[in-house]
Amino acid sequence: MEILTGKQIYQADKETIKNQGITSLELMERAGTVCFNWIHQRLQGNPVKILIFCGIGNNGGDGLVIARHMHQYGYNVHCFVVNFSDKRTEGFLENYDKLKDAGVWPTVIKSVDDFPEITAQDVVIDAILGIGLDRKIEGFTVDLIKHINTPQSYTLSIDIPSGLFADKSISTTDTVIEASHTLTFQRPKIAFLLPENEPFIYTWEAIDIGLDENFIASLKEVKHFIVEKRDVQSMYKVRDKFSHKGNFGHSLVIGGSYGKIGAVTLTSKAALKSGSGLVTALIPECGYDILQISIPEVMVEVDSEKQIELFQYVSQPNVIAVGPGIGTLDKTISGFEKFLKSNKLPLVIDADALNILSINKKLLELIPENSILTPHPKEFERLVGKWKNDHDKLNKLKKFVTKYKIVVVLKGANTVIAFNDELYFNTTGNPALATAGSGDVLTGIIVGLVAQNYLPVEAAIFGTYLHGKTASLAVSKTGIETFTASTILEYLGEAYLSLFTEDTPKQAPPPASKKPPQDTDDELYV
Ligand SMILES: NC(=O)C1=CN([C@@H]2O[C@H](COP(=O)(O)OP(=O)(O)OC[C@H]3O[C@@H](n4cnc5c(N)ncnc54)[C@H](O)[C@@H]3O)[C@@H](O)[C@H]2O)[C@@H](O)CC1
Ligand SMILES: [K+]
Repeated sequence: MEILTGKQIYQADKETIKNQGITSLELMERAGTVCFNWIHQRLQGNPVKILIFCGIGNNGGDGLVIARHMHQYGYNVHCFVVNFSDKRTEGFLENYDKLKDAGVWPTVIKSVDDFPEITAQDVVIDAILGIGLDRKIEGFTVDLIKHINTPQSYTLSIDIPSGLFADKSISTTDTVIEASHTLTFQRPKIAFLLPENEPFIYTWEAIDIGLDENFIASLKEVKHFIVEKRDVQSMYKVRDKFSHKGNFGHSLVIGGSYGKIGAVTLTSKAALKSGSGLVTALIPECGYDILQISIPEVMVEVDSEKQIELFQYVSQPNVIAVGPGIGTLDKTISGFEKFLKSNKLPLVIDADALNILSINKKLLELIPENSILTPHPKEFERLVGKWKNDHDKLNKLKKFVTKYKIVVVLKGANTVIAFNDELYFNTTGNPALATAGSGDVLTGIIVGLVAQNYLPVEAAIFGTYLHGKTASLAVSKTGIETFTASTILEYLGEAYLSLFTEDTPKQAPPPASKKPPQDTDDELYV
């Protein structure tokens, strides 16, 4: 699914009005009605007190449409106009009149004295500011946002939490609505995917307001995407009846050191379980028995006694994963440098191999094109330096992958896969994945997919999706704490199978508390 910028959404808005022969007021009516239906479906006439805060722009106009429908359906709705400016839009003004015609006179908020009392049991609908936000919020609106955030009541933001910019970072002094859920129009905004916005975005959902899909599909400059089940489904390679193990590649996993044989064991097992036809592990001698006993299917070659120094192998892989548990001893570093100078095969580089690259950045030039790097944010920072905010981080990421013609899998709650100047955001998974060895398994899944001839960017996207999906599938049975890297491997089969089974539709969180427990699975929520 495309992630659109505010500018692109405004363009789609214009095109829709033109192509569908409707007025912008009709589009606003449609948007507000879709939001109302969403709420009505969940509240089913519940007499809970609902406070709707509407700005004076089109986001406020949407809020007024919602308020009118809620009133007509007998909800206990209280509407407030946040009068932060006298530049009211037509959409706002027309809907303001319509609301009054329907018998509701909103309370106009002009100062802190006009703030209503809000309790934790109330439901708040935030339609103060949308994607039109173009400067710092000032005056009483700052206090109002703090006032709304204080009771921790369930807060539904329309289009975007008020105060959040769609396409740039907020500053530390900015005030933003802490939304429990955000109903965004047609497509997500990149702000929803960034860790820096975690306090404001809990869950979100893109709702269809009938914007022109042909126009959206024709937008050439879209560079950001959310990875969905259908995307990975289309990548999946079906196996032929007459295929044999030789058709599915040979992964070589280089890693391990004394005390860290587990890492390379997990990576090798993951490569095997993601479908690599053959897997060889090149490990220190001290790990020989451990690896052979724990995974009989994997072939083993050995290097020095306690660490990898020589990086020499006789097997004939078509891709190499390097790094898990490898350490950063001097002999390993110099061996890795020599290895990079002679190696021609695509690499999947993780863990301490990344740290070696950050110590000697010239080595980056030796990485074959189309290799995949899988850093966590700290490892990435060591490679590219500090960033000012998440947008700056993503710019650095794009520059880095284009400079070296590689794929980077930047791990985190919404792991980002970067290739060329495009970014793919993964949404499967949950905090259960924050466990020892989880990254080693991801590296193994990805190398196994490259071995099977998935394009590197596809292997990175598909592998990350499957890795996250195991946690989405498992936590209801294992709980978060007992989920370990080995559990990822146990559930990998189910993750593959889930590509071809239907998902049970998810219910939106009930308006009972600010943050009801939920899973961060694909499709609807992140
Ligand atoms: N683009 C679309 O496809 C649609 C957009 N709609 C709604 O329209 C919204 C955008 O509406 P607007 O462009 O009117 O913008 P907003 O309603 O987000 O903001 C209103 C106006 O406030 C002013 N403003 C910006 N930052 C401010 C600040 N910090 N302090 C005070 N004033 C500030 C700006 O002049 C801005 O135009 C969307 O978020 C969405 O809710 C929907 O009505 C229907 C379809
Ligand atoms: K809003």
